[in-house]
Amino acid sequence: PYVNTKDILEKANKEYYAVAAFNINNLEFLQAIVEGGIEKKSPLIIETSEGAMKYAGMGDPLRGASLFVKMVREFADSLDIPIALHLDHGKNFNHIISAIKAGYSSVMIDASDKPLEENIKATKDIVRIAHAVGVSVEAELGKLAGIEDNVVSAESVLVNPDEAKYFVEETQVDFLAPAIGTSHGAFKFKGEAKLDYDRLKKVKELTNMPLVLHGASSVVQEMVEIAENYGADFGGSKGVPSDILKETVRLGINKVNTDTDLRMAFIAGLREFLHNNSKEFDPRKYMKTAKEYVKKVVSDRLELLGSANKA
Ligand SMILES: O=C(COP(=O)(O)O)N(O)CCCCO
Ligand code: NA
Ligand SMILES: [Zn+2]
Repeated sequence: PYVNTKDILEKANKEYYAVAAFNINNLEFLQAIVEGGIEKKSPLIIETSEGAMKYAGMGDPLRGASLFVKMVREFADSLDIPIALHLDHGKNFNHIISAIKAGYSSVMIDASDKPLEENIKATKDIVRIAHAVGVSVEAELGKLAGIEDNVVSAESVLVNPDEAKYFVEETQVDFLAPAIGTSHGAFKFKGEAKLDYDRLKKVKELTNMPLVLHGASSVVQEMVEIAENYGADFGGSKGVPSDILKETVRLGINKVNTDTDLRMAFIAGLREFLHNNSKEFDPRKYMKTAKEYVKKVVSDRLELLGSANKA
């Protein structure tokens, strides 16, 4: 069934596991993610950026949002696993309202680059509207390092746990993304991977609510190697190691945003297939390996996060 993200995350919060939130831009990634969810009997959070809405809607974000709602609902309504659709990194008021109008389960209002009081104001505005129509809301405190939606924030600003408690009380947001040292993309750490477990523990104790980890891709080495075998150059790529990811779940992370790992899996499969099949031009065939690799990465992640058999 098509459900509200909050329902998925409240259960995960109670039972201390996490649910992956996988980004999509097209049909093929959605198919691969859903297949992984079916195989693992796991709830799924499908998420799209504002850019994905514009991409699918050929420039029109409302049309794109509506298309994604229809695609996801079609799968969700026909399956036993709970599936939610979430707007990731909502920054533009009109785009966030378009997602709500189209029927998204939840939206993120990302005003993390603003001073605290401005972040609170922007978040309260969206919470008031979203809650009026049963849509749940995510917000972010602190800043991810690296490229965040074209905003290059050189260094990460880690969450202040006391500020987090004040923020959730003021805004009534449904789930919170505390910055604890991750960043988006495939090049997350210069040296050794390290997250601020202490801040995460404090935020959980002070808020007791579902928490979100952004920039949570692991950069699966198996996929990097396949892609590089067939011409990719992903030198220096490094993600969040599985043991560190599991520790964040143990400490209270319940939604794990994953985009880069699926992109790497898809391009690895596509490069491999195209290299070995010079005569093929049927898109249902030449994207097959790519979809299989995405499904594999999805299934492994659902298992790792503990959401398998939780549908
Ligand atoms: O936090 C994440 C996931 O980040 P990643 O998959 O790059 O680790 N997202 O919000 C997905 C979109 C960011 C661009 O990748
Ligand atoms: Na999000
Ligand atoms: Zn993110």
